[in-house]
Amino acid sequence: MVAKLLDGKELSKEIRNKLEQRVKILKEKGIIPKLVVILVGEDEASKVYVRNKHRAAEKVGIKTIDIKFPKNITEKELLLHIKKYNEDNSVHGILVQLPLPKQISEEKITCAIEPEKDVDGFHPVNIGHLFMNNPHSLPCTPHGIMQFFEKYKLPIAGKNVVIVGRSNIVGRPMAAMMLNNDATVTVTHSKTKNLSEFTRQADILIAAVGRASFIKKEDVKPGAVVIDVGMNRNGEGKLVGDVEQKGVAEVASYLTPVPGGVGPMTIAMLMEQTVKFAERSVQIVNRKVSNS
Ligand SMILES: Nc1nc2c(c(=O)[nH]1)N[C@@H](CN(C=O)c1ccc(C(=O)N[C@@H](CCC(=O)O)C(=O)O)cc1)CN2
Repeated sequence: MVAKLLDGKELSKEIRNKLEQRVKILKEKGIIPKLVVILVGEDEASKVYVRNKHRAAEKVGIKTIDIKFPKNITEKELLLHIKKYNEDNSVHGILVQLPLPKQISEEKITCAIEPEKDVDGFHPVNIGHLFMNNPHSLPCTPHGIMQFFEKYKLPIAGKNVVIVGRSNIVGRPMAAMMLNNDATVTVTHSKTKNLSEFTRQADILIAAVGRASFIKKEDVKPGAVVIDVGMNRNGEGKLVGDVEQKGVAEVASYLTPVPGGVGPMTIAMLMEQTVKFAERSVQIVNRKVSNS
């Protein structure tokens, strides 16, 4: 078997084109979707991701506010800036690029963003809604992964889904989304014993472990759908996923490449969520007008 590659570049472009139309409609109503992107410090990978977010937003017609702070900014200062954007009615979405420098608690920052403006879907209130199968805002990477299943009509209900990695950004929300789609979900992690015994049972295997080429051909059930969330640099500086792509492509039915798989979908979902929040703001205004 040779796996079909799930092309995230192509799918994200398709999604962006549809978003462009939704933004046009919003602009006709006098609303310009506005996203605040906050970057703290000099992490090179984060700079690339943030730049790509601004570029994608520009293509879709979303206005972005580019905020950059030095790595020694205090938590208190950062919280004050977030408060200012929480209170600004022209802002529809706020995100703080992760990871943050050590002196700043990611949990405190995540909790400081108003759930209604939390385009990353990381706020505990939004995570709670997701786990109760009533999502308001969804973490962009797992949300992007779900788009592949929808686009290619890959069945989820009743399938064994095995997730390798339990991060707040990917593993945990991914588990909730798969569960909400009636999968049987197993979340494995660094303390899991005999990991391969779990991964070989997976109809859908999601690797989000942060270790280059960690999942090998022999860890994969023939015909499985394999999603590679990894974003690792090898010795030569080349970007490699968590899946040994060449070998796994010989046994999987579908596989997301790295680069060009899950990454671009993360950014497309951020755009989608920002537009959704802007649309919601119109509905709120309309409701207030009709009630007055
Ligand atoms: N506030 C957030 N921080 C982080 C998130 C997030 O969703 N919100 N996720 C990751 C980083 N990330 C988005 O921010 C992200 C990672 C990778 C890509 C991407 O398009 N990757 C490309 C390759 C890019 C390269 O050459 O390095 C690909 O896979 O093709 C987009 C977004 C952690 N932080």
